[in-house]
Amino acid sequence: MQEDALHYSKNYSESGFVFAPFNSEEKAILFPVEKAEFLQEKIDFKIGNSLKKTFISDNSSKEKHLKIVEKAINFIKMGTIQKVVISRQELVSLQNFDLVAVYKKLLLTYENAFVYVWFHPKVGLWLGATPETLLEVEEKVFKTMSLAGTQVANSKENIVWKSKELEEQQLVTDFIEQQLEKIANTLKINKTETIKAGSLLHLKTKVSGRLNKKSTLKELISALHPTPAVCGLPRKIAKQFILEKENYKRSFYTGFLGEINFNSSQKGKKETHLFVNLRCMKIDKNTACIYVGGGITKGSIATKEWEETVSKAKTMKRVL
Ligand SMILES: C=C(O[C@@H]1C=C(C(=O)O)C=C[C@H]1O)C(=O)O
Repeated sequence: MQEDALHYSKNYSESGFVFAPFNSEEKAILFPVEKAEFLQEKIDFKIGNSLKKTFISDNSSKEKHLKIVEKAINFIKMGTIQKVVISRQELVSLQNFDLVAVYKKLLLTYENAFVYVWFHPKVGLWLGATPETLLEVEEKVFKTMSLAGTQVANSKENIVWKSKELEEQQLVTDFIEQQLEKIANTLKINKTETIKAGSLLHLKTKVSGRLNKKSTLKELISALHPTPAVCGLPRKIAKQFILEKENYKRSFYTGFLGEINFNSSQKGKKETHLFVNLRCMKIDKNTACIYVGGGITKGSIATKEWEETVSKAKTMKRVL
């Protein structure tokens, strides 16, 4: 785009690229297709070694995270909610930040992810490599996924998932099924599989179907976002807990981004490709702010949840 005006999507009926925050009460930014310029370039993956970084260590962040996770576990044990995703931010101080080098490393590290750089002068610079699709739509046919449960990919041998992770992911699948049943004519839930994202493994279940005639993209998005993969269950109470108790504002982390209502020239059909904004960071002058979180259920142990966020942050820091 050649201008710095901020545009917002009104009801996801426009054509363009959206960048939506976690809090769906807030507006989603839109790069309208008519203002966009499309460039295609071949990437040379040679990377210079110019980057120096310092991690800003802050011991209080561990204590803060453990405290809120404990609070969440107690809240769940009271029976009010089943799951809530608790997250935090981690700061990394950068010298000689080389955006192109970091982007290339993201592409190389996350082969199966949607890797992006997003910038608006009034909002800032974001980049990430997300393994999670929120939605793929072609006319009325849609695909989504339930993605949750995390373990470090240590070996290629038999991967064993504990009941905590299996149940946590099943909650997400059940939620997606219930939400989509209301607006879909057909719905197919695939078998759950293990996928790799950087050095982490997750449980993933693909879901697909056909939207009924009168339902819109906006209804489909509202039915899904935010899923319990990034928010919790029941959605409203979990969201309230996150907005009130997390020690910072998520802004675009755990929101979503991607193309909406794009006219693909080959097929002549309207397409939408949206991804959940995970494994992402915001770059502010010489600091990278990395965002990481994990699902808390009744089976959670606070220190393990902390370690999960450390592992997730590690995979992001590796590219800096
Ligand atoms: C919230 C994040 O990830 C989500 C939470 C996961 C979990 O709790 O195991 C796994 C994948 C994502 O659905 C994150 O990466 O920050």
